[in-house]
Amino acid sequence: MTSGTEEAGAVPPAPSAAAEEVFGEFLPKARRYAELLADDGVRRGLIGPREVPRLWERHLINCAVVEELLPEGAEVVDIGSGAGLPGLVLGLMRPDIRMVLLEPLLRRTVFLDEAVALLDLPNVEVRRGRAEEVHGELFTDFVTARAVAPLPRLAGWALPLLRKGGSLLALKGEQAEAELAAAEKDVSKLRPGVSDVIRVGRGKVEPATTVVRVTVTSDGGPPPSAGSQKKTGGGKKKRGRKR
Ligand SMILES: C[S@@+](CC[C@H](N)C(=O)[O-])C[C@H]1O[C@@H](n2cnc3c(N)ncnc32)[C@H](O)[C@@H]1O
Repeated sequence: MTSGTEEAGAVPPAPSAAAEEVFGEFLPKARRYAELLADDGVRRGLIGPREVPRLWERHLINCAVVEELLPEGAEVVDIGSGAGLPGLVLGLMRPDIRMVLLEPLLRRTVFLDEAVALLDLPNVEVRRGRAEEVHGELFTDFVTARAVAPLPRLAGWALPLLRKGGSLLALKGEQAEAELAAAEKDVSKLRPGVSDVIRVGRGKVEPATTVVRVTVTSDGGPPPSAGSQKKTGGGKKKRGRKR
């Protein structure tokens, strides 16, 4: 929670040399977004005022370096975008990708819609909703997420959205290896796949951004309805099920 309006209207620090290198020709858009976060973002309680001095390193660059994991033309859904991290950052620096910002809270989607219009990002769509509500409806190559949920729950929301060969890219903290080790069994039960931890942005952001990547190796198909889940015993349950 943020209490004060005194910090609203703050300006972010000037972009560092690393920011210039990471954003390149998209630096003016990144700057405009940083200004929006520092001003409206703080005023509306979407980010805390203490984040303003560290907007570039901790938020924009930390998210931007994930772009190296996205191939040309990738379709991406960012779950729980909040004020646009990492999805809006990735969308503004990669006009070749198609980005859906999926966020349930209205005041956040209002901010995101305004940011997309202000930054003129035709490749970015804002969608209001929860990830689990779009299972069976939205399919994508990549799901990104930062600070949304512990890995098992996040995987439960994200993996049904992925096409075969697609990946969840979860931005995690330094303890990512331990989190993955603890969750791997549960995650693999959700859908067959391979998981690893990678660090991106070395030399550009300190610490480098840690990403837990879960790549699914099977077709998803429609998710089971609540009624058909975990029914075991007897052969009748399979009747009429089409694949
Ligand atoms: C702590 S915020 C993180 C926001 C942003 N990703 C960031 O790193 O600053 C978590 C966000 O996840 C959203 N969220 C929570 N449950 C969700 C769900 N089931 N599906 C999609 N988004 C969800 C919340 O509304 C909130 O905006």
